Amino acid sequence: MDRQSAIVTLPSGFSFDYSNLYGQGFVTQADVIAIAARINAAHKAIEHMRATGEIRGHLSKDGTPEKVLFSQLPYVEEGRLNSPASIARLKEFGQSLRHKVDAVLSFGIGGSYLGNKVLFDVHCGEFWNSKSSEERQGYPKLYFSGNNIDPRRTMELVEQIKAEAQSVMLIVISKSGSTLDTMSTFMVVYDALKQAAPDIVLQVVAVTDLATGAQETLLHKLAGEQGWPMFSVPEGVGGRFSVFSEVGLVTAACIGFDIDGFLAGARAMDEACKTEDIWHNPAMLNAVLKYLAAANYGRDIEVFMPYADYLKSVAEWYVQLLAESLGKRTDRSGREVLYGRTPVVAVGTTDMHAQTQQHQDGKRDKIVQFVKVAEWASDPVIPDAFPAAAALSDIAGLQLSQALEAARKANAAALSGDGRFNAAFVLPEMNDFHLGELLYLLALSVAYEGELADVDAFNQPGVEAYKRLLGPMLKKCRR
Ligand SMILES: O=P(O)(O)OC[C@H]1O[C@H](O)[C@H](O)[C@@H](O)[C@@H]1O
Repeated sequence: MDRQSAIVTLPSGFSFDYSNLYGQGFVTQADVIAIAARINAAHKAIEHMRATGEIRGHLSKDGTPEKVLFSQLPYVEEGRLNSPASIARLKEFGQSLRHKVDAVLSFGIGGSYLGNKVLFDVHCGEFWNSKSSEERQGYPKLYFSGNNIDPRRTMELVEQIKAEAQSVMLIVISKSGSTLDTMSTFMVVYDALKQAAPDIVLQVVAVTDLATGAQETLLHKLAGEQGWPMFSVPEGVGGRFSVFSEVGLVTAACIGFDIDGFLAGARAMDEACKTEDIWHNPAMLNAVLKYLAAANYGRDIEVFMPYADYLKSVAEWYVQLLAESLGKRTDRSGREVLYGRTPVVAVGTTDMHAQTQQHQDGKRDKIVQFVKVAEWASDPVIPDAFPAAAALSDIAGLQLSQALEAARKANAAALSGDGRFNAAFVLPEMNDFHLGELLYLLALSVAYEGELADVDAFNQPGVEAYKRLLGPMLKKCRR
């Protein structure tokens, strides 16, 4: 690592540039030294989590101790949550759809949707569903549903599928197996498409917690009764960490996304984050600097701003990860702390024309976290299409990626020039491996920050408050 320019770079070329987050006017060396003991303890706690799955004070929804096992997922080994056999089964599943299933509809919300959308966007881009089957190499079209209870879109999706598909697969993803948003839209679409038989051949696959007995989920029971094939949301893996499990990988398999490369990226990041040397451990460094930026400088909003359309969904995935993991009323001893950074989705350059005014001149309460893609697979040169228009002629000859990066750099410089905290994750290119690195870094980072702030990063008790009110309200509606 080059301490002068404040960048930590992994062997793959992935880097974290924290030059505008650390040093004069930002988080200082003295700030870091002051919490050295806590950083050390956080590192030990994460080492312990990796080895045993234990996280001090973490309880499941029903109040019993629960393991935290997401850090196993990058390692495909016998006896682990992802085993050679389970990965082979996923790949076979993906192959079995090619040239046979026209469209897959993936139902899910929160952790059962956001990561899947990231994998889809990065691999397929915006126009996958308008491509021919040949262009998709026989893989099906893929639509998402259940991530809202929107009547209009749900019915438009049904009409679209009826118009363009004969062989349809519904994949219902829900860890708890009974989430209102997912199950209500699934039932509407299932019923409507079933009625379209024999024009539509319908298959259903369920992804849920496969516990049995008293813990059996409603979806598991239903899938058993209906004979639907199943994949699992593994025990000890919360929804927001499940993109590395069968939850995310089932979508990956449907579109021919490189599962091995993605997990290899996550693994490379995990290996890099095993060192106790904070300056070489990107997840710990990210957690420490952001924890201190909030605690000592009031920067308790994090604007996550990739410079790439197809990485916008990473920002949306990160919203759930950050908000549910760190937004906590109490610390682990029950003391009220009202902790957490508010996540904000932004995209460069789009939001430079919308949010940047607030980032630059508003309250000094934000960190802007950029994501930069260094090399683009397709990168046109701006042509000199109108030589007589001098202002347009001036930008001719630049590659679009050069214009994009110049805009990002200008934004970063303007912000830091006014003492506004920002940082950048740099992906050498937008591919499955570097995506695995980035998502895993963020997941491990919130685990570290939970330790630093002494909050349980693996529960989400706050979402129960509205759920307690919702049940009776739904009952009332039926009367
Ligand atoms: O996968 P499911 O059980 O359907 O849950 C979907 C989502 O529901 C809730 O809102 C939780 O707060 C989220 O953490 C979860 O990802």
